[in-house]
Amino acid sequence: MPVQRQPEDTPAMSLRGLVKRFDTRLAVSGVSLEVPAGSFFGLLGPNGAGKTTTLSMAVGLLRPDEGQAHLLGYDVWHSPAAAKALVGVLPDGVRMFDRLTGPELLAYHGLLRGMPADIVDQRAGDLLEVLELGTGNRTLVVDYSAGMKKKIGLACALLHAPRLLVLDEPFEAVDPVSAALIRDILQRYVSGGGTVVFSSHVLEVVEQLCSHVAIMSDGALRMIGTLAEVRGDRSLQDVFVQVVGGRVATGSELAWL
Ligand SMILES: Nc1ncnc2c1ncn2[C@@H]1O[C@H](COP(=O)(O)OP(=O)(O)OP(=O)(O)O)[C@@H](O)[C@H]1O
Repeated sequence: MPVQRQPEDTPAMSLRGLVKRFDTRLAVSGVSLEVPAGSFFGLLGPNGAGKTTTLSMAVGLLRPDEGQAHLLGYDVWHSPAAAKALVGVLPDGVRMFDRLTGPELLAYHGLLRGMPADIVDQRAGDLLEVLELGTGNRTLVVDYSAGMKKKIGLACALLHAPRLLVLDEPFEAVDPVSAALIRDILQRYVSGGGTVVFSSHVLEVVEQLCSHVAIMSDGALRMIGTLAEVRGDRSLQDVFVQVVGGRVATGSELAWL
């Protein structure tokens, strides 16, 4: 399907009233947000807040019970091919075709997206080298370490040079050197006009990178705005703990330990 040009001020991501239930459990209870094009958007929240469920609905991996998701102006559930052509996704917990080597997995992704084989080869080589995964590495992805799996997943998301990247916990399990590398790649991508939406528990990284932040808990957005608006004159950590209602240790817990 030909991709039509969208107006310049079209949000990179627009979510309206997304709801998801798992049996009787309300995992996401009506999330609406807009991510301006060109922003670096961090989605924060404690374990089980609903971040993965929200991002999965946003990118067309999990059908919402209610609500709509638009990516760069395309309804992801009504025009999935047009939306997905412009987006790179690093999902959390979705099985990769991991009985392939890294170079094979990238070739598979690129050819599935209809990219010419020589461009796939060249970009796959670049990505494997930059992410230090080894261009000639014959290890199957299933045998990669957790951090290497994250990096090959990121390489798959970047391969077709998307305009929007949606990354679920891209810094989880990666070593500090790789984390710095990924930060650098993402910063350059945003400077070049791309948009990044990512979830994370690493508040220092979010504070360093993000132009916009949202905090979720119990399936709902509790706070959203530019980093400066959300943080005010406090640290992001203080705001986060206050917003999600963190408990304070009294010293009497686990006295038996
Ligand atoms: N497939 C599923 N079936 C049943 N319940 C689910 C499923 N996926 C998520 N949930 C529930 O939905 C809620 C939100 O989960 P989700 O994975 O979206 O949270 P999260 O914010 O990404 O958490 P974390 O930071 O721990 O990754 C949790 O209570 C979780 O147990």
